[in-house]
Amino acid sequence: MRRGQVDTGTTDQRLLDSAGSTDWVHTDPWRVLRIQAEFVEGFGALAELGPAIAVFGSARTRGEDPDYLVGEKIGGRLAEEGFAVITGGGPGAMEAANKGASEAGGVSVGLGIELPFEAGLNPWVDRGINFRYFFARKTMFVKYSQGFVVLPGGLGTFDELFEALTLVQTQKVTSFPVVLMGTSYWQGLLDWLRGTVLAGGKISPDDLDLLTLTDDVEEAVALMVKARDGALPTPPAERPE
Ligand SMILES: C/C(=C\CNc1ncnc2c1ncn2[C@@H]1O[C@H](COP(=O)(O)O)[C@@H](O)[C@H]1O)CO
Repeated sequence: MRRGQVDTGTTDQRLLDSAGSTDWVHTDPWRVLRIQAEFVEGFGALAELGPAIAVFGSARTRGEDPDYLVGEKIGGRLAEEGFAVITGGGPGAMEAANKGASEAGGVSVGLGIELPFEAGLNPWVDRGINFRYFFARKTMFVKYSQGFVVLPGGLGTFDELFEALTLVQTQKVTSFPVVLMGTSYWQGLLDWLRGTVLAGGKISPDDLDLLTLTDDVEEAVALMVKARDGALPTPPAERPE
C-alpha cells in the first residue's frame, strides 16, 4: 500500500490499541474462533483419557430418588472396571454418576454447558470443561466414549440418546453399546418405537438392536466391558495361528 492507501499506524499499534469499537467481538467470524477454541480445549483435555463411558440422565433427579442411587452405582462400577466416567457435569443423575466414579477412585469427567440458569459443575467432577456450544460438547461425548448409559431423563437426555442412535444408524460412528437404565421408565418409549415407528417403516429392526434395556447395573457394566475388550487388539501371544 502507498500514499492514500496506507493505514495510519502499524498493525501492531492497531492490535495493541485498546480504544475503538468492540462490536467485532460479537460477530460470527469471531465466534468461529471461540468455537474452534472449544474443540481445541476439548481434544486437548480428553485425548489421553483412555476408555470412557458417558452417563446421561435428568438434571432434576434428586438425591433421594432411587435413580440417583443407580447413577452412583453405575459410575462406581464403571470406574472399578477401569473406565473414565463422562457426564454433562450438572446436577441430578450427572452428579450421581460423577460421585460414584470419584468415590471409587476413578476418573470423573464433567463436560458442562453454559446455560442461563447454570449452577456450574457438580462437586464430584474431578476433570471438568465448560462449553458454550452444545454441538462442540456433543462431539466430545461421542468422540471420547465407547458406550452410553442413559438414566431416566427429559429433553436433554432424549437429545443425547437419539443423537447417538442417529450417528450409529447413519454410520457416522462405529456402533457402540447404548444402555437404557430403568425398565419402567423406558419401556413405553421402546414400545412406541417398535409398535409405531418400526411398524410404520420409519426405522429398521437393526436400529432397535442398538438399545439394551435393563435395571441391572452389572448387566450394563458387563456390556461395556465386553465392547471395550472386543474392540481392543488381541495381544500377539493370544492370537490364533
Ligand atoms: C435444570 C437444571 C440444570 C441444568 N444443568 C445442566 N448442566 C449440564 N448438563 C445439562 C444440564 N441440563 C441438561 N443437561 C444435559 O442434558 C441431559 C439432562 O437433560 P434433562 O432434560 O434434565 O434430561 C444431561 O445428560 C446433560 O448432558 C437445574 O436443575
